[in-house]
Amino acid sequence: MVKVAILGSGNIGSSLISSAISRGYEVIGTGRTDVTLRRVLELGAKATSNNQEAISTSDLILISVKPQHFPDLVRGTTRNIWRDKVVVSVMAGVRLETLKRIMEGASVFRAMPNINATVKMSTTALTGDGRGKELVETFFKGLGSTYWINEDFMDVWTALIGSGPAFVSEIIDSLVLGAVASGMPRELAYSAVLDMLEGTARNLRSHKGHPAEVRDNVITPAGTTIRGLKVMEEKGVKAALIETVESASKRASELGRVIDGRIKEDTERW
Ligand SMILES: NC(=O)C1=CN([C@@H]2O[C@H](COP(=O)(O)OP(=O)(O)OC[C@H]3O[C@@H](n4cnc5c(N)ncnc54)[C@H](OP(=O)(O)O)[C@@H]3O)[C@@H](O)[C@H]2O)C=CC1
Ligand SMILES: O=C(O)[C@@H]1CCC=N1
Repeated sequence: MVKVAILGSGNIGSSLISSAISRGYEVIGTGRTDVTLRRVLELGAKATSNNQEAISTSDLILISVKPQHFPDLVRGTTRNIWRDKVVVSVMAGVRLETLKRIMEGASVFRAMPNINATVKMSTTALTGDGRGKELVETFFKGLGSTYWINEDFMDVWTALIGSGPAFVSEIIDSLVLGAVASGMPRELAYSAVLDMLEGTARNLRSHKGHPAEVRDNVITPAGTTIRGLKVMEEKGVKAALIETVESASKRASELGRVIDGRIKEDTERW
């Protein structure tokens, strides 16, 4: 039985816990507050505020605190606690180089899942190499699909796929509001737009060509679609979405640099 520690049992940590519990892993989740620890217990895992204890009693360690809280977490642990462990960080931006600086003797990976892990439909990027690679892949396959990628693409993956569900939710909300503005009841519009989205994803996947080809198949000359697309062009929707992903990706890189600086300062004092 693989023993798994989830350090930081918030939004994504809770999904990791639920998935691990449902697949028979022995799980311990950590948090600082009673609210978090109660949630961990309700999910069926052991709970503790002591990260050191969680790490020492587990084989696979998943780090799901916010990047800004990571240096604090490290300060609360001893230097050689990571030795021989398989460690996976899901933190945005924090690079393998930064993790390895702290985790002497550990096999270190990064994963970037998304919140669709809640319904076992995360699309998770994995990066790293060495002992425990299969264990890591098996764990994340339980949350949905996995892709091994070069770490250089991790920040843009974080923007596109990690943050993606938020961007898509925002777009869906806007489309629904458009229907409401045109007189449709909200519930009907919301349910229908989700069906349309799933259908579009399946259609695009089966079409295999460029999405613009599917778009062009929808356009009837002088019809409704071209009127809507013209507004999208006029309002700069495409440019705004390109910039959305670019900007989120830059923020991931920025977070990585900031956390690396803090960890460097701490390790220089060791
Ligand atoms: N949300 C998402 O969709 C995704 C998030 N991520 C990454 O996952 C990480 C967590 O994000 P998210 O779940 O949204 O954030 P949350 O704030 O929901 O969760 C973070 C959790 O960490 C706990 N925590 C903070 N400090 C410590 C500590 N020292 N020891 C133990 N637990 C601690 C907090 O609990 P308490 O307050 O009780 O301490 C909190 O529950 C981030 O690094 C993010 O980049 C990656 C992919 C997707
Ligand atoms: O907003 C964030 O920073 C995290 C990373 C990906 C999704 N949520």
